[in-house]
Amino acid sequence: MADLAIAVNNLDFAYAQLNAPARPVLHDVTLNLPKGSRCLLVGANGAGKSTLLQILAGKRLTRSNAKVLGNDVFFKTPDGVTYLGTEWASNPVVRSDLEVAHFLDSVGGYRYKERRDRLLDILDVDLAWHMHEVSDGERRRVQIVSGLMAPWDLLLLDEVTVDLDVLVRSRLLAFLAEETQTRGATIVYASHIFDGMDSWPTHLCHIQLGSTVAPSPLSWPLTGAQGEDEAVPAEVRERMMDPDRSGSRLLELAVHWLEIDKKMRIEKEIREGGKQKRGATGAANGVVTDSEAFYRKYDYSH
Ligand SMILES: Nc1ncnc2c1ncn2[C@@H]1O[C@H](COP(=O)(O)OP(=O)(O)OP(=O)(O)O)[C@@H](O)[C@H]1O
Repeated sequence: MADLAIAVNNLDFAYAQLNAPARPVLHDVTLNLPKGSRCLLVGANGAGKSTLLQILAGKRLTRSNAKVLGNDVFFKTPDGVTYLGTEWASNPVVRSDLEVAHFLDSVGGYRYKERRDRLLDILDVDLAWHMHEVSDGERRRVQIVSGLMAPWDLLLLDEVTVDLDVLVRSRLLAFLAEETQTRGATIVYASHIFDGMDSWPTHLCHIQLGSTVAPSPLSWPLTGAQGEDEAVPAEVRERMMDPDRSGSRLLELAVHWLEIDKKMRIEKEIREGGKQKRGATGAANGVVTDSEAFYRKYDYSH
């Protein structure tokens, strides 16, 4: 379909490993996202969100069918895709004695002066900062200005708002929503922070143990469409819609999904290895595990 920004169907991906079989990480991933969407990727640590974003950005290759802005990413990384990930901040270059004004010019800031200046205001960045003297959050703001200056058609965000203060984060999210509304740009955003996000996404994509859960994406706010009841059971929906509740509806749903994911992960561990792998599991089966020995040694309550 011409107006899909992302068309991923039955995508599989495995990490190649030295002297070991490839490690499967994504299986049967489906995500068909219309242009102008703001899609939040929701999943536990290790579910595969970053891997999926990196495939969409053309940073990891898979022969599976993944089309971005009409191009198969295996053959061509399309123009107009911007990826912002957390690893940027650990690059020694962006921790060196480099003035922000020079840095932004070196990555083409002079070409997009109007957008650059708007982003400098939104991200509250001082052009005279030196990159080796700024805080983590300030360095992150510079990264976001540099990444968003050139207009993009698809923005892939991998948890880069985690170290922003709440004011800057909310102004940035408002700017991003405006970009999707005024320019028809599309955003896929992996995050574990749901605070203040209830009205931001147009879609959610639940990644569970490396697979997307149908419907993928799920329209947000909920529309009552077919298949929605399975993703959002009646009792969870009731809690979300309770007028007396004060917290985030999105958070309520995300916690429900992650509880299911954890249960499924433990069942899988038991199926494949005979026992639960993580946590203090020894107490449950009478075997003293390292973790149980640890807790006995350091348990000061007795
Ligand atoms: N370079 C790699 N080589 C092998 N396995 C990897 C590699 N990178 C990630 N993995 C594995 O792939 C799985 C998915 O990782 P990924 O980083 O995509 O998860 P995530 O959902 O982004 O997690 P988080 O929320 O913690 O950022 C994990 O089991 C992880 O251990």
